[in-house]
Amino acid sequence: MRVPFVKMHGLGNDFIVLDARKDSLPAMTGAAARALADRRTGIGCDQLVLLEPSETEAFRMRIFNADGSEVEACGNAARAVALLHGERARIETGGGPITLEPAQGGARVEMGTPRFDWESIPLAFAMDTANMPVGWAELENPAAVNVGNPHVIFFVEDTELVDLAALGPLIERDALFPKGVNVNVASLVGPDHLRLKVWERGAGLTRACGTGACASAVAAMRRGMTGRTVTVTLPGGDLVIEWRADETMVMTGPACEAFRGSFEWDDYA
Ligand SMILES: N[C@@H](CCC[C@H](N)C(=O)O)C(=O)O
Repeated sequence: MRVPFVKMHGLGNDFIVLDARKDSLPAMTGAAARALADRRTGIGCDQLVLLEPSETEAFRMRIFNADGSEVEACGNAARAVALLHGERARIETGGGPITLEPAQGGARVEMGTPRFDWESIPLAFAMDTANMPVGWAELENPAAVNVGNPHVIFFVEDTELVDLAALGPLIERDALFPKGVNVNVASLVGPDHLRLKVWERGAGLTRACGTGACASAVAAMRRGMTGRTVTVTLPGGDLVIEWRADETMVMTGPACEAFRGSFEWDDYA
């Protein structure tokens, strides 16, 4: 069976998008997602995104990391899917419903409300998630937020001085995080302006992470470091994150289609 795909990205965080909303596809497996995501022997991506019908919302977005694990949320993919869909829609994700719409050459996404209690991150045991009494090498006293998926955020003087490629995988798989964690290193570089690098659970260092930008912005706001609207500069470019009075996080930023193609399902099943 030949399967059409769209290759897209949000600030260089790249996706294979498969659309099974009208015509169904064979069941996606972790092994098939991993094979398709391989940059040498597959199409290559940070995340594979599968669109399916939903019983409750306009459609459902499923997300598989490059290592084949299925996860709950992806902010950059949500903007890419908004571009593909072309109109405002409330959609189902594993992390809860989100509302997306094309805007300003990219998209705006209402990402839901952040959760801060330790069981919702989840953490292995109770602690204050605004200022956690833990550390790994020079990274200490992080904050944790669940924005549909789990994030830990370290505020540092200079993100460039942190060896995230070395520390990211250690923290991602630490027993403190029973479901793993996305590891964010952020610094305040101006009023309401953060610089951010992210080691993504299941994907490693990416050029941008939309949920990481939401989590880091909200963690900074919670510590009183910024106001309620923050520009987040990632290696791939800028996102604007607003945390509204009703607690909804709104992310605005670019999204692009790179190319389209098709592949033989049996080569990856
Ligand atoms: N790139 C994404 C996040 C993808 C999922 C993440 N790696 C996880 O395992 O939770 C984004 O833009 O938010």
